[in-house]
Amino acid sequence: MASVLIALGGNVGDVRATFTKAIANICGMTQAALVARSSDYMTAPWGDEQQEPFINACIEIETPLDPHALLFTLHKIEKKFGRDRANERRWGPRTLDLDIIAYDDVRLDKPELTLPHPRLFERAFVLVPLGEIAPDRPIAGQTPRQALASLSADGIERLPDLQ
Ligand SMILES: Nc1ncnc2c1ncn2[C@@H]1O[C@H](COP(=O)(O)OP(=O)(O)OP(=O)(O)O)[C@@H](O)[C@H]1O
Ligand SMILES: Nc1nc2c(c(=O)[nH]1)N=C(CO)CN2
Repeated sequence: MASVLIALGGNVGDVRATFTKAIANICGMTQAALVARSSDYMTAPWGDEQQEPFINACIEIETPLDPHALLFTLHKIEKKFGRDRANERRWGPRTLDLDIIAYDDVRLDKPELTLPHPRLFERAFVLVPLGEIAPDRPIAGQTPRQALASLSADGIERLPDLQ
């Protein structure tokens, strides 16, 4: 079993409901156990600022799938929840984005799969939820707690738990 951190994001539709269903699909379709789930956060759009705020969260799972099989399955789940890659712009609006942040201590440097995620340390919208569930896990030589110390968390607001 591998310990995997996954970041969830989206800004189209009822994103929090999508997250709940997507996490159930991730566990079912990757034979995974859910180890931890962060709160949901409302976050100012990063990269392309001309769009609605995002909702972001992170989960930790344990899965027997290898990294490529896991990515393939995550893409299927994104599609199932309305993601339309053919008609979207880079860093633009989307129903669901599922990124693999870290897969055990595996390092990969391929365009289709880079591990750990190459833009993790630029993204407070990932590091803040990650800091809730894995503050002291070393990822490429840095922990989320250390990375957050040098990054502004402005525009990131924790949402109350859904009842
Ligand atoms: N660690 C990773 N997790 C998810 N996708 C990855 C990873 N490394 C590389 N990729 C590749 O990145 C491609 C683009 O992913 P995606 O559409 O989620 O990008 P994006 O959300 O627009 O931007 P970013 O890659 O900066 O998050 C995917 O097709 C995937 O193959
Ligand atoms: N705050 C925030 N900004 C983003 C996000 C996201 O999940 N959260 N995802 C994007 C798509 O790559 C682009 N910008």
